[in-house]
Amino acid sequence: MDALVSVLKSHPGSTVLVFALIFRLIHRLLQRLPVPKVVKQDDHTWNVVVWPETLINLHSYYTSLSYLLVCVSTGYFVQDAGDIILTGHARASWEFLIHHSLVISCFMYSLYTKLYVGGAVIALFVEVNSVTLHLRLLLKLANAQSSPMYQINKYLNIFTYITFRLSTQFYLTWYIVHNYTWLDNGSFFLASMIAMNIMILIYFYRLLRADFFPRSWRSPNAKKWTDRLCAAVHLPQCLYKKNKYSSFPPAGERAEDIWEERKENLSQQQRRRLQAGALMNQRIKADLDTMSVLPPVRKDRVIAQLPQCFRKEAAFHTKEDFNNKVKTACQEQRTGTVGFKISKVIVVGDLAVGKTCLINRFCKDAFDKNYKATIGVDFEMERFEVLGVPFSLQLWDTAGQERFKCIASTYYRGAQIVIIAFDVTDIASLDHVRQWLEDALKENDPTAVQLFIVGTKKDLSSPAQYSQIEQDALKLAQEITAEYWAVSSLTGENVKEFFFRVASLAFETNVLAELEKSGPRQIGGIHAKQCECFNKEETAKLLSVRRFEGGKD
Ligand SMILES: Nc1nc2c(ncn2[C@@H]2O[C@H](COP(=O)(O)OP(=O)(O)OP(=O)(O)O)[C@@H](O)[C@H]2O)c(=O)[nH]1
Repeated sequence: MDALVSVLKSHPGSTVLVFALIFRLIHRLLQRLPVPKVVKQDDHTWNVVVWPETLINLHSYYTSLSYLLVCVSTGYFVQDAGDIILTGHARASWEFLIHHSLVISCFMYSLYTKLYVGGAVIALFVEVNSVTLHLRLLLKLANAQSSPMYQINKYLNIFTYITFRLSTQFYLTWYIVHNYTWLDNGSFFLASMIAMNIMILIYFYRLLRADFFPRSWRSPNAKKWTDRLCAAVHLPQCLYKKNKYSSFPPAGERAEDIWEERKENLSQQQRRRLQAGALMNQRIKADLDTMSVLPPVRKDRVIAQLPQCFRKEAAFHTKEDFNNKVKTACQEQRTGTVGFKISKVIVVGDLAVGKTCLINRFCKDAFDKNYKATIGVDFEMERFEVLGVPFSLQLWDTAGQERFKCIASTYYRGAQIVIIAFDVTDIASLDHVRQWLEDALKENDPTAVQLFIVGTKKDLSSPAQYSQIEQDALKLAQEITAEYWAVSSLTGENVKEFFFRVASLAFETNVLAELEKSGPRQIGGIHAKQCECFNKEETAKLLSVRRFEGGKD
């Protein structure tokens, strides 16, 4: 069998041709068979399932084949809804579940009462559009948004959406409204159709926006609105790096907070500006959610092997490769929503330890020897492809200066990964790591956070000096269950390896969490899995220490 498949694989074109010929042959042979009696009696029954009576009399006309078609289709919808629930995707795919429940209830009604079978068959026309919609999704998963195939498919998609989905649904709605007075249970069908119409119109809007009107994350418009937003609230520089526009405020959060705090004192014009800014934030969030504005993954962001830890003594685990379950899930494309998620990473630490330089070295391959304090926060998006699955990190650069800490700490919430940076030439910055950890964990679930301690400016310390501080750092890393790294943003030493390791471990954790969703979840279970180099008792003790330090227990 394997040998046959490998031969077929090497000649895909000829293989398709052979199968096409086989189907053609079967078709010809079937045509030679005598025509069944029932077909001779009624041409429409055999040749045309839907036309013309079914189209005109949706309520009571149907053929045996159309009844069979509705049975088969209902079976499909039941199977698909069951699959969504059993695989633990009910919450993430709630729209599909609502859609499927409406379809199943309407179709079951038809099958039991033998009414509206024609309507059900007509409704199946919308599935023609599912072909192009699915192709679009597959191409997005393959990161082929810029391919000619995606471009062609996006127009085809709109065409089939209008011709088959919208027209069919509107025709059915029109039919029900037009014949409402005499139709059986017309109100039930009308309500179902209205609900589905609203859903497909919203989806159509999202589709148009994603494929035809994408917004650039750093478009001049974003800058314009940021300036306007800041001017409106008299907070011109508080969110941005000195002298430089870097990023739009975090989706929907900051602008709305400011709005709540200050709306009473604003003039009408300022209110309008601020609302526009908040609206923009919401749009960016929506775009981010659908991953429609993110650039394709760069070739040098592809991770096929698990990057190794820096020091075995302080590592989440010392395994040479990704967890087998994760590898299998990726191969079988069972990673659920992981490919669409963005993991939040916060980088904290004393002022001027080199947080900004670290992020800039990785994201822009740049290094600035002039110190510019981060005012508030800044962030970068980095896209990876891990084991063939897209995966994104949102890297938050926070201010180390005390006076900006209150602004920066409002952005700590929701972090999956906390990176605490210290300067390897400054022992005090290592001593402050515990304080930074405590601050970061106040805003997050201590058992769910992955923690890294990073020694920066490695190029500045002599081997003897470095080895002394490394001993202290390793000890601390073990105590707080963190993975330890040392880097130099000036030379680039270990920077890429470090972020690749962060991305890989975050990805692994997300996939494991996705796989475990349906199973019982232990407290700190996912994190404990990451800490297999520590024994169980130690891990439990350390997690409780961390919880205590995070002020949660
Ligand atoms: N030699 C050397 N200098 C570095 C390195 N990383 C950062 N620096 C320098 O350290 C200073 C501070 O760097 P930043 O990255 O701005 O520090 P930061 O932690 O972001 O500072 P805050 O914004 O105050 O939090 C700058 O002058 C950098 O040039 C490094 O790896 N080697």
